[in-house]
Amino acid sequence: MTATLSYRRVLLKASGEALMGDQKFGIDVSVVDRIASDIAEARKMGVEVGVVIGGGNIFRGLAVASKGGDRVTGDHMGMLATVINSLALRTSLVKIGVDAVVLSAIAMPELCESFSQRKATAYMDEGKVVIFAGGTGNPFFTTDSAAALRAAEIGADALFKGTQVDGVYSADPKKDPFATRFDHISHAEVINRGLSIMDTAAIALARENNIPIIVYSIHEQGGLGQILRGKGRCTVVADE
Ligand SMILES: Nc1ncnc2c1ncn2[C@@H]1O[C@H](COP(=O)(O)OP(=O)(O)OP(=O)(O)O)[C@@H](O)[C@H]1O
Ligand SMILES: O=c1ccn([C@@H]2O[C@H](COP(=O)(O)O)[C@@H](O)[C@H]2O)c(=O)[nH]1
Repeated sequence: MTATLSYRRVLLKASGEALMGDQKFGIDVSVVDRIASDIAEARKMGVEVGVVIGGGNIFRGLAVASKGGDRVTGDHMGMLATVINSLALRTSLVKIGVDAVVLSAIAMPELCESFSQRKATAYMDEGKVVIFAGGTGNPFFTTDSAAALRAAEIGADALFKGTQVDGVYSADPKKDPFATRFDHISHAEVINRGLSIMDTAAIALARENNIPIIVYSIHEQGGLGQILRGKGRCTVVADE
């Protein structure tokens, strides 16, 4: 079935933290398998999919810095965590017959190919799911920024942020029970109101490149497909 959708090519930013499932750390393979099946559904709809996965289920550089350690080394460790998650997702995708490739911003040729924009777009044109590992390849960034960067590089129609919550709220809904959800909000408003659903660099990059951000819960099975069909619960971050 080919989709009659407004999205031809999307970049999915999948939460690293979500991969833990009910565990306190690491990867719950059943969660990775479920995310893979959501991506497979999007592919069946004819949508080209690039993926950036976070590393929060394994390591964040700030954890080192907050204990007085070296931030840059901590960030390198965080980027390696995203490679581990990317390899896990590729395994789950291949298991269900979805052609997928990992391109890393940090060269590790024994494990996966290195990223280049030309290679990424060529693979996507062929219908492969491209998983972008290693973040931006630079410390002091996050995988949200990597997602906005890769979305711009591959000419994505939208950046889907599959996260722990079902949209952008007036405050962090995990901390403020009175926070209210937006159906629609502009990039500028997210930045100006200091809503920390994504880091400011990521939102600014998406804004400059006219890329809408769709924030939805990655825990909702079939959530990606629903939103691609114009249904489902989410917040659309876009300028009018
Ligand atoms: N205004 C807001 N609206 C929605 N969520 C918010 C807001 N402010 C803070 N948050 C929090 O932001 C979190 C998502 O941010 P973050 O990118 O760190 O998580 P993630 O998607 O799990 O990423 P990672 O891949 O790094 O694990 C949500 O779980 C939510 O608690
Ligand atoms: O471009 C990047 C991307 C990520 N990092 C480091 O990796 C961890 C994990 O990424 P999350 O976005 O937090 O899930 C991040 O905390 C950074 O330490 C990076 O340095 N550069």
